[in-house]
Amino acid sequence: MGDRGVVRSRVQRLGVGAVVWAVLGLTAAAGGAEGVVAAPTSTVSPAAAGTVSAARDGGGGGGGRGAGAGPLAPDGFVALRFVDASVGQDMRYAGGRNFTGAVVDGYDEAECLLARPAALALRRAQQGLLRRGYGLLVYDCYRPQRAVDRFVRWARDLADQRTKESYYPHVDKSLLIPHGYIAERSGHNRGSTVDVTLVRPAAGRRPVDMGTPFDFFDPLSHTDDPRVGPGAARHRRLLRESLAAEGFVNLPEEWWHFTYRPEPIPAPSPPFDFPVRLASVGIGIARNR
Ligand SMILES: C[C@@H](N)C(=O)N[C@H](C)C(=O)O
Ligand SMILES: [Zn+2]
Repeated sequence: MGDRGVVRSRVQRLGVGAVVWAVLGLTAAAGGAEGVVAAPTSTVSPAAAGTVSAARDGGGGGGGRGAGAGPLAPDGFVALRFVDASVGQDMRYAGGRNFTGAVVDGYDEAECLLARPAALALRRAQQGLLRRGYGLLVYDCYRPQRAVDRFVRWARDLADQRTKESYYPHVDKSLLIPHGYIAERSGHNRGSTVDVTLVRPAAGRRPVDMGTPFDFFDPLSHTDDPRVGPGAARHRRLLRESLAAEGFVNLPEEWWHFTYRPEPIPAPSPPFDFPVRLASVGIGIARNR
């Protein structure tokens, strides 16, 4: 098949929204003004759900290589924006506004990539929340192993305390891993874990009060901490219940961290390390097969 044929079959598989996206060369907004996040603008049907289901060059530890595009995601990973464009994305590790203070290794684009069943479950939760005047905003989704490793190196570098005041003012940095705030083998790597909060679509898509900011490593961020105010407690409950209804389980140490269970993609060995970008799930690449 020539290049045109490859592109045509890709159009049929991904749907018009994905192709318009690829042609326009738009990238996800990492957030504009602080706390205000535009939802992505294009969409396709769940059936087309943002994946190239044909043969990947490799799965598990890093995938293979296709047309110079780098390691690819295995079958089953999708880009959330093509499953549900109304879910906001503020991918913190693709920019410097995170606890490491810098763009994190492996986040080439500000894109949420997920296992398809997890993305579809998020979409169902979003539909229910929209009916109640709320919406979802994701901060992190699939996380490459090199990013997990970067977090662990950062957590063990006790000399670097630059972000302490903003992210862990009351917890000694040496305890961030032992106390469960940062994982050495993260569920995010398997594509069914999301860091997510609630927004009010009618109020500029601003995140609502959750009692603490995202990635505030502190007992106050424990989902059931009784010290948070009534509004924040209500929002934490709404987020947890809306996601639980669609199969997500919360991590008690972090109100924002949820894993879709049973996890559709088993833990790979070695862990996945394809970069976070649309090309990893086949969007925007014309590849001969
Ligand atoms: C770093 C934070 N956003 C997070 O996801 N923590 C859990 C424990 C993880 O690293 O998997
Ligand atoms: Zn998380």
